[in-house]
Amino acid sequence: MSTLTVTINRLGAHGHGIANTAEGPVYVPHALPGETVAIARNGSHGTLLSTATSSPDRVVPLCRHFNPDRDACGGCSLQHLAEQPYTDFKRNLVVEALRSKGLTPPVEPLVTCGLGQRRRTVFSARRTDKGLLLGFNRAETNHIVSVEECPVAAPAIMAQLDALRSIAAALAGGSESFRLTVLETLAGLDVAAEGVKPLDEKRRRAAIETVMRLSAIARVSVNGEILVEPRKPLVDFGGVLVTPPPGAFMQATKEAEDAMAALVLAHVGKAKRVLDLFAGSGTFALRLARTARVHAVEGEDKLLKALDLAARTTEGLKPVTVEKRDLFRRPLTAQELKVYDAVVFDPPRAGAEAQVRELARAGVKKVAAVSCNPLTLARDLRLLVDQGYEIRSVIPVDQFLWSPHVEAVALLQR
Ligand SMILES: C[S@@+](CC[C@H](N)C(=O)[O-])C[C@H]1O[C@@H](n2cnc3c(N)ncnc32)[C@H](O)[C@@H]1O
Repeated sequence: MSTLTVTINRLGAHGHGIANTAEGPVYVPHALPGETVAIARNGSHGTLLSTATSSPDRVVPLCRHFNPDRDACGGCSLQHLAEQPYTDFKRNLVVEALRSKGLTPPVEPLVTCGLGQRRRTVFSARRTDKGLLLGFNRAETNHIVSVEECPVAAPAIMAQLDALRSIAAALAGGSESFRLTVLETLAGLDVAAEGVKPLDEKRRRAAIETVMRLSAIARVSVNGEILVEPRKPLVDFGGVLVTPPPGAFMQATKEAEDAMAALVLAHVGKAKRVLDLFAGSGTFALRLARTARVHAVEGEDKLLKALDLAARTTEGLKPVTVEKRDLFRRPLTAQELKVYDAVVFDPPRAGAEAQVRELARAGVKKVAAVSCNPLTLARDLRLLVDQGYEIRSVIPVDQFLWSPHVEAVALLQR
């Protein structure tokens, strides 16, 4: 570990300032381009000690837990950056990823994200000598930073910190840490604990009693099994109500989900047969079913069951069929894809390479790609463009405020 003064040259893809030094780049969280800063250097990592010259783009962070100190929450990395350079940074992540694959389509302005919109939040919890610790992890560590506020998470979640602490305390078996995924739903909070030591009957009963005293909690599940469900959690996918399985994937903000769904629906337009790949519990499929027959394909059984139940119990939808399938190992073939007028795909961070290779050969007229990783999106779009697709537009969406993550929707046609 050595102390030195460096000048920050640029902002890296993870939102850290990067200083080019004779010994190679040093990544300095909380530092901005143009700033001269004193750092404690440990290999390629620099801990910010003080700022000698401050960037005009620096703003005062909103949250007390965002700071370069030892007890800093790792949830945000860009709270100290002013709005315009921040939106430029996010949009550029998409522009640069596309450019790296030789793609220069029209990229729209960033769809921005407001405070308090994150409806799905993952807390870490652990029993300690001083009581129950609930918070977020410090960046790239298992150290839990106890939080009292979070301007990013939904107020409905942050208002229940005491309730969440009491649930975590009732579930904690030993001193090992575990996760609480909390989803704001129309019926109350859906709390999914993972990594909890199996509950014996006494702890189980005590945990149920704790939850039953808490009016804001709709459901608590432990390691994937429902422990207690005072009310069925419900989320609204464009007027279709769905009960997601415990801890299920859900777009992190409802606003981003609505914006992305509106883009997808407008692009698909009057298509009569639509395929939704990596469909989850129906975010896009159930909205699309208002006007089109939809086939939804997804790898997780529980998600598909939730989608299927909602499709069968909601009036006014066109037929929806579901298929459990591993789309990495067994993508739909070009032959199978040919019958669709439009295809929507929304894969995990790894992207959809195998599936897109088939799609590129199938000749489907309209394609909408939704992605949380600009790099794999760019790779997949390149495959489509090489087979004659035109990228009409790419819309970056800020779903993860102040993090270095960005969503994007790409609309293609041939
Ligand atoms: C980014 S999420 C999108 C889900 C859904 N479109 C939504 O908006 O909620 C990606 C989805 O892909 C599914 N998935 C991951 N790997 C898969 C695979 N190999 N085959 C099929 N589905 C997979 C996940 O279960 C998850 O539901």
